[in-house]
Amino acid sequence: MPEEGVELAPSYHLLTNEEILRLAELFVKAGVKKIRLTGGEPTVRKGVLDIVAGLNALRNHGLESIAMTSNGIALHRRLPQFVDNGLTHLNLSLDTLDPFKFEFMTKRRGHDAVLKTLDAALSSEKLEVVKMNVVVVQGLNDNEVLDFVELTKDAPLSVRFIEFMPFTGNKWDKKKMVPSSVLLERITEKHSNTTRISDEANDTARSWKVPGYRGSFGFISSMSDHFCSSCNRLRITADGQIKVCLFDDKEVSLRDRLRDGASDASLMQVIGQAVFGKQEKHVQMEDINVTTNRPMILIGG
Ligand SMILES: Nc1nc2c(ncn2[C@@H]2O[C@H](COP(=O)(O)OP(=O)(O)OP(=O)(O)O)[C@@H](O)[C@H]2O)c(=O)[nH]1
Ligand SMILES: C[S@@+](CC[C@H](N)C(=O)[O-])C[C@H]1O[C@@H](n2cnc3c(N)ncnc32)[C@H](O)[C@@H]1O
Ligand code: SF4
Repeated sequence: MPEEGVELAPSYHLLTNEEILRLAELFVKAGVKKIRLTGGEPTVRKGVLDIVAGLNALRNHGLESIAMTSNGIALHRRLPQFVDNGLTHLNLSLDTLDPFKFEFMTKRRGHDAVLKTLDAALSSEKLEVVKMNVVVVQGLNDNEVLDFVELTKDAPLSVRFIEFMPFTGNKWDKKKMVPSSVLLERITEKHSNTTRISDEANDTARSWKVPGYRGSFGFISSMSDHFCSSCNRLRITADGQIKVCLFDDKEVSLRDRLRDGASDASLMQVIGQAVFGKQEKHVQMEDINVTTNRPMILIGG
């Protein structure tokens, strides 16, 4: 989130629940097996539980996973409802285990609330997977890496260390980005028996484990060692644009076509054209154009 915030879109710019579910059905019928809700912040959207329930109904058409990435601040009490409605995978974003640093980094309180959500998620019998996203920024939270690894000792949690990527308004600087190799070295200095474990096809993270620990940790190395060749993601922004790559500022509005009465077949044609226009990989990191792309908070993750 840029320090000055972002302009909130009027609600009619955003996809309605019906529009979201119509697109979801199209994608699932075309073979998509996993859908992730990211926001902005998904938990603050009115009717988000109905979206989860609507996605759950698409299991009949082949949808296997209903995932959400959340800051976890307003979730712990409602988590059982999300899970009852069909949520299967939860990724929580938490960049520090220090409440004071949390307030400094996020400009808000809520560290306790995120930890409560984490507890609720880990004790949920129905949630299949719980992960934690940690964006590592040099000099800010890179000294906490071993503490995050300790979270995996007693909990079936997957912690992912994410390389800091450049987006509009996030004051990115190459010097703030800590390559995953540096973090792995620090971890293996303490845990010399750290072991590489297998990943699912198309995973963003390369995963490791301290033997004997219940959980695991991984690295999302988008900057130092990108995984574009196995990228199978498509993003639909809250305002209904299809975005075929995080770093591609060319977007196509599905919302406008939906509202013009487009048929399923013509929507699929537009989606297909966008997908075929996807670049093989993103440009070199020093060439990423942060001025024309959206801030990360308006992409969703
Ligand atoms: N460069 C790049 N980074 C990505 C991509 N997908 C995810 N990331 C990074 O990984 C972070 C975590 O993504 P999430 O949305 O929580 O989930 P995920 O890792 O994509 O999905 P799962 O593996 O299913 O948990 C994002 O916020 C990005 O920083 C991608 O396609 N490209
Ligand atoms: C933009 S947030 C949106 C979803 C939700 N509001 C949340 O906080 O989880 C999704 C993810 O983007 C990641 N993210 C944000 N800025 C990033 C950056 N500059 N580089 C890499 N990942 C980033 C965060 O770690 C978070 O897990
Ligand atoms: S192609 Fe784009 S979205 Fe896919 S992994 Fe590369 S940077 Fe990420």
